[in-house]
Amino acid sequence: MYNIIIRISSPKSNNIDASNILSIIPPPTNKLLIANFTVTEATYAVLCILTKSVQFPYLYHMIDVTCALIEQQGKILICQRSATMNLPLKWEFPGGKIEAGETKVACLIREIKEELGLDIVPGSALPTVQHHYPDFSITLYPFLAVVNKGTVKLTEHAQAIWVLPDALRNYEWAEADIPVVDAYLALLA
Ligand SMILES: Nc1nc2c([nH]c(=O)n2[C@@H]2O[C@H](COP(=O)(O)OP(=O)(O)OP(=O)(O)O)[C@@H](O)[C@H]2O)c(=O)[nH]1
Repeated sequence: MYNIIIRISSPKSNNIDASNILSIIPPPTNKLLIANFTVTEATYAVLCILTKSVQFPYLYHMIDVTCALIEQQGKILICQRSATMNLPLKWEFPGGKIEAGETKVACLIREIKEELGLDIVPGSALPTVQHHYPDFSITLYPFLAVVNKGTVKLTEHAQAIWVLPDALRNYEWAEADIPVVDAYLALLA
């Protein structure tokens, strides 16, 4: 299945025509409304022909990712991506891509176990963030969480550290996480 990004060209327009389909690779500053549809490969091919898209078979990459804000004794666990991962050395909340058929919560539990060896219990959701990096877009679903069992064992990150909420802004975050940090701090205020 392919994610197709459709631009709705004006707030008044109810019509989405072929010229809008695949017509943009949204830059970070794009403020237009973007709708996201999932279609089959055949439908995607037809849309490419209709829109004379030069992108086929390359796709603008949209991923759904969960992340956990794991709280323990007033601190929160943050992770630094390794030098070899994309967004090298940026800080993020641990988590990962949602697999086909997987719920967000199941994804989060699986990813945290795989990445850090922790059994967690996810709690409330924080506001979803959509962010456009130069080469892919992300929908990030953050959840509060607590540790049920285990201690941190790194498998892919450069580091994982427990920090006080006040210190969260001192780190160089993956850009998609900045609104997550803001939302978390607002929640605590
Ligand atoms: N886990 C996680 N990923 C994030 C966050 N913010 C953010 O932009 N991302 C991006 O979302 C993607 C998450 O997928 P991932 O963690 O499974 O990706 P990956 O590239 O490390 O693993 P992969 O080798 O399985 O593709 C990465 O490209 C990561 O840079 C975040 O807070 N947590």
